[in-house]
Parts: sequence; C-alpha cells; structure tokens
Amino acid sequence: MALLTLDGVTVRFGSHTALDAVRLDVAEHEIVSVLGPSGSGKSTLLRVVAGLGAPDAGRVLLDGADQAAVPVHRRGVGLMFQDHQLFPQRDVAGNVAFGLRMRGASRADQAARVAELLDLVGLPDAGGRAVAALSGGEQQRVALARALAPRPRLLMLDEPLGQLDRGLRERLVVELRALFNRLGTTVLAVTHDQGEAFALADRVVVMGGGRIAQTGTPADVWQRPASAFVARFLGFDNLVPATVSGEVADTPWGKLPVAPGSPQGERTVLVRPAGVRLAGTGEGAEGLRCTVGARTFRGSRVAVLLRPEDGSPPLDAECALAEAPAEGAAVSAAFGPADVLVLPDAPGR
Ligand SMILES: Nc1ncnc2c1ncn2[C@@H]1O[C@H](COP(=O)(O)OP(=O)(O)OP(=O)(O)O)[C@@H](O)[C@H]1O
Repeated sequence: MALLTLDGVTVRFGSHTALDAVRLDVAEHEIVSVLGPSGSGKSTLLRVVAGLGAPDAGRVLLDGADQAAVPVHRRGVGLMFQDHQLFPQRDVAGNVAFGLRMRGASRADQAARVAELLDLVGLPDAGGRAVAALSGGEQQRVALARALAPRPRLLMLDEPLGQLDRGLRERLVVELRALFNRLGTTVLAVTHDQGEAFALADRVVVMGGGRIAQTGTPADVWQRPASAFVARFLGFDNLVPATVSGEVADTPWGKLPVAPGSPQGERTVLVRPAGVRLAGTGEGAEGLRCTVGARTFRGSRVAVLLRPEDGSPPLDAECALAEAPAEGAAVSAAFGPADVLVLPDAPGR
C-alpha cells in the first residue's frame, strides 16, 4: 500500500481550479519531485497533503487513512519551506529541538536527538550558534535537521534549495539524496528547477494547469516526454508539426526516420539536439543544409543553433567541443531515429 495517496484531489480558489482531480501514489521510502511551471499547482498540492488547505473534492490518504479530519500537527508529516522559517531568537539547537519540544520529549531525549541530527546534516558543533550567523547553506541544513527531528513518516520540501546559489544547490542535492536514502525517508519535494528535481528524485511528477502531465523516473521523462507541454517545459525547442506514416515523419525539416510503433497521422515531432548529426556540405553530402547561427558553450558540449537554408524553422543541435562548427559555417544536418520522437499531440498544441 502507498504511504501517501491523492485520490482525485481538486482544490479551487473561486472560479480557478488549482488542482484538478489529481491522482498520485507515493510509496514508502520513495523520493518524488513535483515539477512544473509557476502556477501549475505544486504548492497547493503540498499544502493539501500537509493539511494547510482542504480539498474541495477527493481524498488525501496517509497509510490508507483519510486525513480529512486530521489536523496538521497530527499528520506526522515534516515540512521544509524555501525560506527555512528558522526562529531567529533561538540558537541552532533550539530550532532543531522545536518539534521534539512540541511533542513533550524529555530534555535528555531532545539533546541526544539534536546532536544526532546536527551530526547527520554535517554541523556537529553548531548547536550553540545563532541562526542569523549561519550561511544560507548552513541554515538550509538546520531547517532540514529540524524537519527530520520528529521522524516524520513523510517529509515535504517546498523549493528546499531555492535561494542558494547554483554550485551549492548542486552539491546539496546530492547530499540530500544520499541522506534520504540512508534514512529511508519518504520525500515529496516541490521545485521549479528541473536539474534539482531530476538529481533528487526516484520519480518525477510534471504538473501543468493543476493536472499531472507526466510521471516517471527521471530517465523516462527525460528520454520520452509524454507531450509537447512536457518537452517544452524540459527545454526542448525542436518541436515541429509532422505527418507520420509507418516509420517516416514528414516534417518541415524533411522526411525523418522514426521508431517502429510511433503514433501515426498528424502529430508533433521532437528532435533531441544531441541526435542532430552535423557534417560538411561537400559533394555527396546528404541532409538538411543549414548555416550555423550561434554557438553556446556548455562545459565540454556546445549548443549550436542552425538556420536551414530552405527557410524551415531553426534547429537546435548539440555536439562535442572539438567538433563544433564555427558561426556562419555551412553544414548539413542528419537525423537518427533514436532521437526523433513522435509525441501524441496534434500539431500546434
Ligand atoms: N490562496 C489562494 N487564493 C487564490 N488563488 C490561489 C491561492 N493559492 C494559489 N492560488 C492560485 O492557484 C494556482 C496554483 O498555485 P500554486 O501556488 O499551487 O502554484 P505553484 O505551481 O506552486 O507556483 P509557484 O512555482 O509560482 O510557486 C495559481 O494560479 C495561483 O494563483
């Protein structure tokens, strides 16, 4: 049985439907990241699970029990918000002990658990420090220790690393995942940062307009976006209308090979930039003739914007640094079926 179930949960604000009949199961020990553009309903989903808002329809179940009549502090869920919400007048130990004190734990138990948690988050000697004197990353660790201290059965994170700089976020997200795996914590995390979501989660849930647009492992969602909406949200721009017949898609970029079993008829085709193969335009060259419009360096890879000579839509390609053509160069682009994906959407959606 799932630890958390959202069973057709709807939340409305006036005439606006923020969550629309959402169904979601989170298994025990699973780390799930909810991802989506601003306004897609992510925070509303967390709030309704925590008990900070009530569903207008549907049920929230924890361990199979309907939570409708269960107040926030009895749900056994831990919450950690973007801005940490640490108590500035208390020291680090006082912050971490907060949930334990509320439950009436003895002073000795509180002290032992605080020491254990501070150790766990890598701040073993920080108990007596003022929270105002901590760096952003240290405050984030204290907030995490405070949320974990009462041993919540479900830990919910709302943009947990949102305000930290990118380098620190990338390091902390790896630490967080290792920590949650070690503790066996069940986690529901909300973020608009796809890198963070994909690095943290066993499973990602992509939301759009109050609905779940796709759910799957990070690799699944990345390799096979379920719709043009998800593909665009993940940053893929190579989306064109196509007529698919058998294993060929007729697109503005020519007839492209597609995998057997692809949806047929009028569809949208996604071409992954890594699958656009560039070659010279010498005699016998085949493929779409293009001019290199711009190059953007991304570590050892280069994103290359191609402008087809026949006026068809611009095309993003990606190649190794050593193979990147110069701006203004003439190239021909070829396409492999593994990187041409037929999405079920009708063109223009
Ligand atoms: N208390 C409220 N009253 C009215 N409308 C609300 C309220 N809370 C949220 N909404 C609306 O519900 C929709 C979903 O909001 P929600 O905060 O869940 O989105 P989100 O995906 O978390 O966005 P963000 O990434 O910007 O935090 C938005 O259109 C928002 O304006």
